[in-house]
Amino acid sequence: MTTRTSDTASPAVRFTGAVRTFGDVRAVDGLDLEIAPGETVALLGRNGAGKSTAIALLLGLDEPQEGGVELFGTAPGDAVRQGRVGAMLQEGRAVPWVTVAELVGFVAGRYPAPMDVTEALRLAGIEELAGRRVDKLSGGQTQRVRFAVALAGNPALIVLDEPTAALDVEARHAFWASMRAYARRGHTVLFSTHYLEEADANADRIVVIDHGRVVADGSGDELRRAGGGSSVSFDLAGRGTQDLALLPGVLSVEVRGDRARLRSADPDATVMALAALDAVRNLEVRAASLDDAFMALTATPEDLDHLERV
Ligand SMILES: Nc1ncnc2c1ncn2[C@@H]1O[C@H](COP(=O)(O)OP(=O)(O)OP(=O)(O)O)[C@@H](O)[C@H]1O
Repeated sequence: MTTRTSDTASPAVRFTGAVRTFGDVRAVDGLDLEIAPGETVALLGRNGAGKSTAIALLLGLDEPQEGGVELFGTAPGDAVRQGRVGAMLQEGRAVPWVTVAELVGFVAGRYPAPMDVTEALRLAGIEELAGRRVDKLSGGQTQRVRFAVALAGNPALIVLDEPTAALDVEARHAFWASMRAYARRGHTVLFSTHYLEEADANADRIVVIDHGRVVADGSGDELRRAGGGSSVSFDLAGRGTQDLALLPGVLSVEVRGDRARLRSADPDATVMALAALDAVRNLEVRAASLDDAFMALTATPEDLDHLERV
């Protein structure tokens, strides 16, 4: 008999040095990542960073050529078969002719200890759609039906690959509210997204991957700090830029027209030094946004060439 509680000490997700290559492309390149039961983690990365490949390894849809992947201390395929993992992947076509309740009920029936269908519909916020045909729904409704399908097996871990791509603002809010309700039950959630603000608002932890590896891992605030502190901007008013990179705290200098923007690890010291140079016209200091941090953490040499550096 399968017991679901025998390995509660194991992480929900564990990648250890996982590698998956496609020809010359190292899609997942030595990925190390642990997610504890109950955590909600966002996976962020540029296009082609390796998120979908990592998710395929996690769900046992593909296997690493090196290293390993475990879910709750067991092989991904076994965890999926035991109904401990629910997934919402990017593709997925609606099955015509069946109602929402029939579809969720059919999927639930394939798992050993499924969630009650009404409960899955309630958690996904689509009870009122129970009798509607699945091929006659809007994009936002379809996405929430797919979420209910992912919940049907009553999984301890749910994996969502860009769940809100193509949803409007209202549908996104509704979707995240459903996800958080599920997470509040103590379940584990891993989702990938391109929306930094959604990651910040809905995840306990953000893992940034680039070239198939983890390049940053922490809360939104920790990432902002790791991505390079604050931004200090001011009008050059014709002055030169040659000494700016040497000012205290300055990490990089970007010049657009007559305005300079310094990325600084110590904005107070940078501002004091600028004041001493009498270079404080239209001065603006702000904390790095998550976008800034993300760009800094995943910058390629080509990106850096676009910055006019001194
Ligand atoms: N089946 C495949 N055959 C060949 N190359 C592949 C295959 N799957 C992925 N890749 C390559 O592996 C790299 C990582 O792709 P992956 O889809 O995992 O990235 P991603 O982070 O999910 O990107 P996106 O945000 O665009 O969905 C890319 O260079 C991609 O072209």
